[in-house]
Amino acid sequence: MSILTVSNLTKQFGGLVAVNSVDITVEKGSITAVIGPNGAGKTTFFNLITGVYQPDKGNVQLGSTSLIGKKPHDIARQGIARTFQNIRLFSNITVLENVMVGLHKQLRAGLVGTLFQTKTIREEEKRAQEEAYHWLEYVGLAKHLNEDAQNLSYGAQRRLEIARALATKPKLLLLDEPAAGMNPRETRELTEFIHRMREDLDVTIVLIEHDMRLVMEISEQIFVLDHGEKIAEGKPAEIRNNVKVIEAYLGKSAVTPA
Ligand SMILES: Nc1ncnc2c1ncn2[C@@H]1O[C@H](COP(=O)(O)OP(=O)(O)OP(=O)(O)O)[C@@H](O)[C@H]1O
Repeated sequence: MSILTVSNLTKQFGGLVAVNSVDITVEKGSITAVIGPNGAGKTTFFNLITGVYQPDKGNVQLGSTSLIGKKPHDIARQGIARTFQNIRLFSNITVLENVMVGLHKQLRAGLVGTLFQTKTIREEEKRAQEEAYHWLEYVGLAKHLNEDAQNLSYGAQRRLEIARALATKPKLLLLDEPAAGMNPRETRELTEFIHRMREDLDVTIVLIEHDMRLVMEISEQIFVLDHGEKIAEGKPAEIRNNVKVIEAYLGKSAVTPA
């Protein structure tokens, strides 16, 4: 069963077609990678799914719900969470508070409750703290809960971003270059962790990644973008040997006999 269906998706910036008539179907419960050379349109693709940009053409559906015209916070509420290529944490608040930011979007108590510290808001705050702690434990950061997020190691900051995304209980988790800047040990741990999330949490994972070893090891399905177009899709073994993909990464001379 598919959870995400993207059809004919197109986004232009001035004369540049960043995403060009892209069709992609993601199966529920799968781990899917979107790869492609720099500037291929991968992050724009995520930005179109999450409502940061509206497409010029095409459709994005989560299950049977079209996401076109919806604002990012509505799309988050529909069950899509993401992390960013450049880590986006609040650096001057604690690790625990960073996860609570994700949860607050879901809390019921409104402005009046916040202003007057009603019983409801106090109870919700306590629940949010407990839940945030749970997600910190899940990603292995519980012992850092009171530290400033900016003092965490790079790998830990990436895990904190994932904890914040998981706190919204997404159906679909989009990870934009989760292994960027990680050392080989951190990347190996991340690979295991992505598998564990899928097993434990019934979440579908789509990741953009340049680390091909991670991509080939983890993905069930790979989509390849180049100059905004989908040039290939398939299982890792198919993608590894695909002439168009090798050309896109290495240039035509790499596959043209001398
Ligand atoms: N807001 C924008 N305004 C103008 N051009 C943009 C904008 N966002 C992206 N682009 C352009 O669209 C193209 C695709 O960019 P995008 O960031 O989606 O690529 P990418 O595949 O994620 O690249 P990378 O792997 O380097 O992160 C690039 O040429 C980029 O310069």
